[in-house]
Amino acid sequence: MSMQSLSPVQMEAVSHVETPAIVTAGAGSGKTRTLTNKIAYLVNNLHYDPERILAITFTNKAADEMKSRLEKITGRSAGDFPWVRTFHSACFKILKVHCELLGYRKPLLIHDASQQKAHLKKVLAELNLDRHYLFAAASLISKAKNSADPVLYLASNGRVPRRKEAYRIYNEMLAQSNSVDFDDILLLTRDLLQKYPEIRKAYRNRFDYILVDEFQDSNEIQNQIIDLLLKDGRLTVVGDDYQSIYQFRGANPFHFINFPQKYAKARVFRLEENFRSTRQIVTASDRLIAHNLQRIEKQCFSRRDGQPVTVETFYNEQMEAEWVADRCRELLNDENIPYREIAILYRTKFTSLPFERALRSAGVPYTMVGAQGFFQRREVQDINAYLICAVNPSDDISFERIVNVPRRGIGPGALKKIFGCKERNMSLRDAARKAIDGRLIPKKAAAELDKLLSLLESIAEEKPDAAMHRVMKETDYFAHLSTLSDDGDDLETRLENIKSMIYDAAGKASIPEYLEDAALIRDDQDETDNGNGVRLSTIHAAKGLEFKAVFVVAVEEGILPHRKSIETESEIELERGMEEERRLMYVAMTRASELLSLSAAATRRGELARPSPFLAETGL
Ligand SMILES: Nc1ncnc2c1ncn2[C@@H]1O[C@H](COP(=O)(O)OP(=O)(O)OP(=O)(O)O)[C@@H](O)[C@H]1O
Repeated sequence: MSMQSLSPVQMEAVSHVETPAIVTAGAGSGKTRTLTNKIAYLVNNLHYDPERILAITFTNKAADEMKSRLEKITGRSAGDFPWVRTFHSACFKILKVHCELLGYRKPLLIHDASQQKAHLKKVLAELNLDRHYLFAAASLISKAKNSADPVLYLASNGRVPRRKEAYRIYNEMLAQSNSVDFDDILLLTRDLLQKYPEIRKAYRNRFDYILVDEFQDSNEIQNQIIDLLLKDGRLTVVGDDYQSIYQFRGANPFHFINFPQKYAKARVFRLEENFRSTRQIVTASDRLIAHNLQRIEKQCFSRRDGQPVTVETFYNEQMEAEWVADRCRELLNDENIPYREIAILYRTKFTSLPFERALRSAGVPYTMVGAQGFFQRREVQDINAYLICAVNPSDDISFERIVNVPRRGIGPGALKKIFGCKERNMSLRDAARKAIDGRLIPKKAAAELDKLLSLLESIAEEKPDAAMHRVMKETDYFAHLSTLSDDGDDLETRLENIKSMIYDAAGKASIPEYLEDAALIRDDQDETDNGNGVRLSTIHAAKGLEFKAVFVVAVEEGILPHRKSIETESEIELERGMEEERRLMYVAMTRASELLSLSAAATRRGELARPSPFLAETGL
């Protein structure tokens, strides 16, 4: 087993372990390769135990890729690297073990965005706030939790009225359902490690080395967690401040920029050679990013010569899309570039529609990334809600979801009766039992409800796939799906989804284990990526990936830079917004290894559009 080939400076970064190291580098310069090989070096050459290395990646997909790469270069199996994970996944692995100390019961479950929304609707109703605050409230709560000091954050941010109460009630609802939301995973792990010195010590001793990928997009709380876990400065982080594109979500590149000041004897390694892209692509993207004032200067270069980067403008978006679709076919036929090596990248999701149409009519297969994720699909969520209720009787949101799905005669009237039976700190499921015993609901519906409660009780200890089969069978879920689906194709797709879900669940030992995994990958936009077609993706979801040919489309004012990011009276905020948008454009361009095309249309959705100023900034 041997490491991949490394440049001298990559090798230096790999073999430096005495003090903290920061690898700061441009796009395509082998940051991920360096990180992966450093883990292999620790294991192969320095005989570190792979189970005692914590390596943080930005997505679950990146963690899987890193593990499969590690299998190849160390000869170990992926299972030997249990701590190659995302921040959320690593923290949940810690949190679930100790959750009782924080007042939860085992198994601790995770609520996803749709469950969070269901809670928040109730919170708004309780506070007599209009439903249109839903989105703002969700985003505010998330930002507050990620700020590391929610109370302070809420005191000075956000436009949601009664936001502190909303925050409190929302958290109470979560606690009552013995669940945490995504952001809690980090916040509560931080609290746990802060409050309990013996637990902190145990984990500090458990991790002999910590590595973090995409460090430029880490936030305050993630940095606090690293510090709580760190022993003897055994830390390597890698990142590129040019590619920080999550500041809108609380990422703070300050940690990246100040790393050498923060950690004593930190070593800085600079990777400036771009191994991915041709000289033409590197030059154009460098010219663009040079317009950002806030950046660490670096001299990126490529030794490889290629074709010129092209800029195209079209009369409207259909023409742009048709041209791109034609080019995809040409690339396959004339240049032998397979479809999966081609990406069409855009700033906002709505841009994808004409491209989907044009690709379809040109007979070019495509894969949509960040479309409705697998776990957001109704049938998947329904079946999962049954499983959640089975192992977590206090999850009212999930119980409400399934109490009449498929229909079993529990209409709004009966549901009201059940709610009427609910005492403080009583679950809706227990309230349902009370309503049956008190004969408060009609006989037939009560009998059906009783069947549901028995089903939930009896599947709790089953394996997840067996439990799913039973739910399907005993609720006649197939009949329910048939009434929902518009046509045979739709029904077929939904059944296929269920089949995949059951197949996936069969690999898990218990329902909680299955649910944990499902909840954690739910957040990965890359989840739907399994096709061999041209990849249609937002720029955000293309982070870290590479393709032979990339089309960055709709490079227009108002889209890239996005109007939302630059709509502000304040000069400073405008500049900040512009710089983040420019970094996004930089990320998009640097995904390409061989061919890069930038395009814009003069009208989009019937309105006049102007080319983005970024086009001129590339110097093309
Ligand atoms: N020393 C090297 N020799 C040859 N190829 C290399 C070397 N280092 C990296 N590469 C190749 O360059 C490409 C980019 O590497 P990698 O994805 O690790 O870069 P990165 O810095 O993480 O990229 P980005 O930040 O742009 O996502 C990959 O195809 C990788 O295999």
